[in-house]
Amino acid sequence: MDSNLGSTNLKKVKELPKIDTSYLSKGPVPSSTTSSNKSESYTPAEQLVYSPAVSRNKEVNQSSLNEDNSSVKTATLTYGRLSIPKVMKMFIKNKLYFNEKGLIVKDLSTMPGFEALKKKHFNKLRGFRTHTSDYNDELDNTYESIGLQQDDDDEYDDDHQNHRDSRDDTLSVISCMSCLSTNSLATLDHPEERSKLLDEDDAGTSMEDLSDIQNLNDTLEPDVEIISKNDLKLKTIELPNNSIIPFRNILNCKVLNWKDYEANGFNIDSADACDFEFIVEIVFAKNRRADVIPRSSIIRCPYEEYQKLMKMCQYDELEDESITKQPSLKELILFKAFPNPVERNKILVIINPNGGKGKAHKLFHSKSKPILLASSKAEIHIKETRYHREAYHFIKNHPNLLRYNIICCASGDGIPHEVLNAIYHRKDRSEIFQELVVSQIPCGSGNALSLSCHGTNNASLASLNILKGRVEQMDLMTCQQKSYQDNIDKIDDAEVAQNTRVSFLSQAYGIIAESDINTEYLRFIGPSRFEIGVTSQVLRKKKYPCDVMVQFGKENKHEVKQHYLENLKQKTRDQHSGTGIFDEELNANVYTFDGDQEFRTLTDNDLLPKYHLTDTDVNELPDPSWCLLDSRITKNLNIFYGGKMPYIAPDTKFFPAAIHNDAFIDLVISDSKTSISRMASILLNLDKGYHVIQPEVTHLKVKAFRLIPHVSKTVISVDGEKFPLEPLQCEVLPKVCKMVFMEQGGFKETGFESM
Ligand SMILES: Nc1ncnc2c1ncn2[C@@H]1O[C@H](COP(=O)(O)OP(=O)(O)OP(=O)(O)O)[C@@H](O)[C@H]1O
Repeated sequence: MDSNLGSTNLKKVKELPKIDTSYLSKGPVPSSTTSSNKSESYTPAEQLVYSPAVSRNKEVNQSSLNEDNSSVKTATLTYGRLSIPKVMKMFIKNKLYFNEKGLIVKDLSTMPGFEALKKKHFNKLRGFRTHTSDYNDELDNTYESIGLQQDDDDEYDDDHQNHRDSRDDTLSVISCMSCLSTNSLATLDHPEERSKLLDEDDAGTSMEDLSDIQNLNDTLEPDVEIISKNDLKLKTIELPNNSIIPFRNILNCKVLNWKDYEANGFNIDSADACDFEFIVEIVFAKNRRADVIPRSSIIRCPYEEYQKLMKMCQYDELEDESITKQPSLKELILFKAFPNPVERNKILVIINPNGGKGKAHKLFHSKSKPILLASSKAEIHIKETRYHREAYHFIKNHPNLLRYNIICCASGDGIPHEVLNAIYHRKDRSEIFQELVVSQIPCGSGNALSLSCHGTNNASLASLNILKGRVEQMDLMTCQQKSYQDNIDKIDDAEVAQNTRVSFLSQAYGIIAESDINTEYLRFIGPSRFEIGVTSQVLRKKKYPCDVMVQFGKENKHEVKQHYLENLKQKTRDQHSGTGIFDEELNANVYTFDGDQEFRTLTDNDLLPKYHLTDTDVNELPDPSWCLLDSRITKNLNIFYGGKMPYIAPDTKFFPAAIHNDAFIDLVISDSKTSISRMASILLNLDKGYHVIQPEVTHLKVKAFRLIPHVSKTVISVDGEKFPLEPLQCEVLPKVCKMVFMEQGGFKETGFESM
């Protein structure tokens, strides 16, 4: 291990640091200090124009700029919404402290020692140094009592007007100008200006480069739009006292004065080092009503907090000899913010503009894109589908899918179904499944994947989870039907796929299938079309005779429950053994530095079903490990529903015992002998998942099943898509597809353990 690493080793470093004064100007107002013309143009008058109260209304702002004051008709002030006085206020007021969950922000102006601190900065500006304030002690005293502060008011920064004299303002602005002109991460909206300011690793692609890349891309991937980082519009805010920004909400950060710190050398434990303050711009997802939106804030970080974070990241325990230099503050913050080792920065978004009620395009661009773009190093390419099954053809024939590391379907469940089948029908499918993550941004009418994996139906929250959640390999299910051989849809590549398709969500026959497929004409009313469909079928007491053969996994409700509890115990053990520590307040894992994760190595054999539908007579059991379900149930069957994900709609836990990688398909079966009133009560329990514990409902886990319908006019639905009405054989393929799950791993909890 390098001698610079670790708190113990770090103590050995003898060189004393110099105090950072880069953000402090030596004179009152520079006439021309930097390459940026912002400093040149600043006058107190501008500050008036840009006071938070005025800047709420951009149009008023702009016209007052143009008409009233010639000094504000400058490039500086026309650069988007960068509110200089706000930045200045933040520079003065916000200071951060780390804890295991994230960073606590103190508003120094509320501290008793704040006046003394201000004085100290004044003196620094004039080249003096004094040790005046004991405000740190006072901060420390209140530190323990800080609680999580929920903030729903996006404009709180504007509401926190503080009183300062004009001299302080001027000095603060100078400080901010010198930081921002050379280092700011993302606070400027003007694209050209922004790309000039950024460091290489954060820079958006320049306009010329972008058009070159787009031209090249047009030949490789026609109709794929590249989204530039320059599209990111970030508002910079200041934070009220005791705000907490959890690591899980941090999207990016930049230490504005890191270069100055480096120039002074790394030093730990020296008296002078304690005076060093980093100026950090944090980009984070902030709650606003039901959504999260990206915001940035510029905060001071005391030197000791950097040391503390280094200890929290356990650099001193790291045995990785390849790491030879002391980690930067940015690296440490991003390490805590993105503990999951699986990269998701090269993002292909497939948007179905017809998804849901036709709002997928708008939903993606307004709710999801800002969060994805704000994250560190995200590159986003967008493909909008123009016709049914285009997503399938696009993925199946894509020449270089591994240029991405995640495919996000901004759609309902139909596009993930097409994407997974397209991958499954590719010759390089084992490699693609091994490398690529598939996920959903909920923009459709059925968003079961997002509800189950991200725990939300909200596009912005799902996008945050896409960046932060835990990637794990999920089971898929193969589907075989004879007519795939005819290849009527021209979707199967006979050699590669062996007439097999894959399903990630569900297979339905009877009431559920009819309610899903036969209510397509009600698509415009949204998700309630399912409920209307189910109610009408139940009232009509319809039955759907069939035969069902299964290879049992868990034969009865008791076994299903035991299996679930066992799995839950194992998950808790895993969470506490190296992969992370469960944090009840956050309801998520707090990961240790050792975030390594092992994935199963896939071979082509892992993707093949063991049983082939055509190998035996369809009415014969494939082998003695299979058995036929009781015909007293199946000849009166009204619901046959196989599934892999717990939530099929908001508040509908149809498969509350589903586990993403247990190598079983959950089956829920009921029959029409059940009275209408009992059936109504069963269906009313779908939101809690209690239907599976009702005596009239059969609840099993199977490794495989074969469904032989005996009704000539009905439908079979797989993942919500209409499939041929003929024998269907499904088999689980354990752990084949990488998906993003909740931060603590696995699906959103259903509470099945306590049912
Ligand atoms: N531009 C398009 N025009 C017509 N159909 C399309 C288009 N793009 C995709 N589709 C088809 O729309 C179907 C439904 O897609 P998706 O699941 O995204 O939407 P949805 O409204 O949520 O539907 P679902 O009810 O299945 O959840 C898919 O079969 C897909 O092939």
